[in-house]
Amino acid sequence: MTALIQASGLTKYYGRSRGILDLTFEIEEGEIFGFLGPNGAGKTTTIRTLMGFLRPSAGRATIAGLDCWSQAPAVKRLVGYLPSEFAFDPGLTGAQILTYLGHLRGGVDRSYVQQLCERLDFDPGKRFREYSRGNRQKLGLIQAFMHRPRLLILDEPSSGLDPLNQQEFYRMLREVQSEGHTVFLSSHILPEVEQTCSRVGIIRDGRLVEVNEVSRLKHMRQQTVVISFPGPASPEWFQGLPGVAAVRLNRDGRELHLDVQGELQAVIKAAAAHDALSLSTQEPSLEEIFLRFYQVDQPVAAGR
Ligand SMILES: Nc1ncnc2c1ncn2[C@@H]1O[C@H](COP(=O)(O)OP(=O)(O)OP(=O)(O)O)[C@@H](O)[C@H]1O
Repeated sequence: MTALIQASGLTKYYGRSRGILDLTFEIEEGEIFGFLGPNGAGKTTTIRTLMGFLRPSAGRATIAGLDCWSQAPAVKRLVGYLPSEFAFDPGLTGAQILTYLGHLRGGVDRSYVQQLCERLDFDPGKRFREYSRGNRQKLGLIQAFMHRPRLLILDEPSSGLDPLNQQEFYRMLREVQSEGHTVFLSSHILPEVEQTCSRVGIIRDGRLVEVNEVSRLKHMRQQTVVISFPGPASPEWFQGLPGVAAVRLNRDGRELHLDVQGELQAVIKAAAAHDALSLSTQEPSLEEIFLRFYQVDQPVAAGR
C-alpha cells in the first residue's frame, strides 16, 4: 500500500494559542483511520488543515502527493468532506442542496444519491431550516459520499445519528473501504473507532500521542469494577490478582472500586469467595483513558 495522506511536522497556531503541534503521520490508501481525541484536542484543526482551509504555521501535509495548502482545489476534488457542523442556505430543500453540490462536483450518480437517502432514512423534501441536527448530519454524510470520492474526511460523522443510522453508516464505511477507498474520520467515541477503523491516531493537547492498530487499543481499555459486600471489605482480597491495577475502598468500607484490565474471572471468583452482594462494571470514557494513560507529567505509555 502507498500513503495517501502524509503529514510531516504539521503545526497550526491560532495567534499565540496552539491548535496542533508537530503532527507526523501517514494514512495508507484503502484504510479507515480513526482520529481520536477529547474536546479541544485538535481534531477539527487537523482536518481543516488537511482540507486546505487553514494554512499550517509549520510543517506540511499532502494528499495523493498534492500539497494540502498550495494545491487545495485539486485536493478537494479527491475528497468527500463532512465538516464538524454541516450548514447550508436554510431556505433550500435537502434535494436542492444535493443537486447543487452534485452539479458542482460533477459525475454524481442520482440513483446512488437516492440509495444513500434511503439507507440513512433521510427525507430530502424538507427545507434545511426544518431539519433536526441528526438530519443535517445525514445530509452532510450523503453529500460527502455521493460522488464516491477516493478519500472521505469526516469530522465526528456519527454525532447526532440514532443507533440504527449509525450501524448503516458503519456499513457504508466498510463498503467504501471494500471499493479501495480511504477514510479519515475523527471521533471522541472509543467503541465507534474500535468498530470501524483499522488504525487509530490519538491526539491530546494538540499532539499526536499514539498511532496504532485498533486491536492494540484493547490493551488500553481498563474497566472499573464496583463490588459491594455485606460487611467490611479489604482491598487485599483483590490486590495482586491478574489484571487488577488498583483497588480503592469507599467511605463506608463495604464497597471496593477496582481498575481492571482484561478478563474478570479472577476478580469474580474472589468476589464470590468473600460473599459479594453485587458486582458492576463501568467502561471508562475516552477522557478517562486519557487521564489514566496520558497524564501530563507521565511519559507517553504506548500500548499499555
Ligand atoms: N478559530 C480558532 N481560534 C482560536 N483558537 C481556536 C480556533 N479553532 C480552534 N481553536 C483552538 O484550537 C484547539 C483545538 O481545537 P479543535 O477544534 O481542533 O479541537 P477538536 O479536537 O476538534 O475538539 P472538539 O471535539 O471539541 O471539536 C483548541 O484549544 C481550540 O480552542
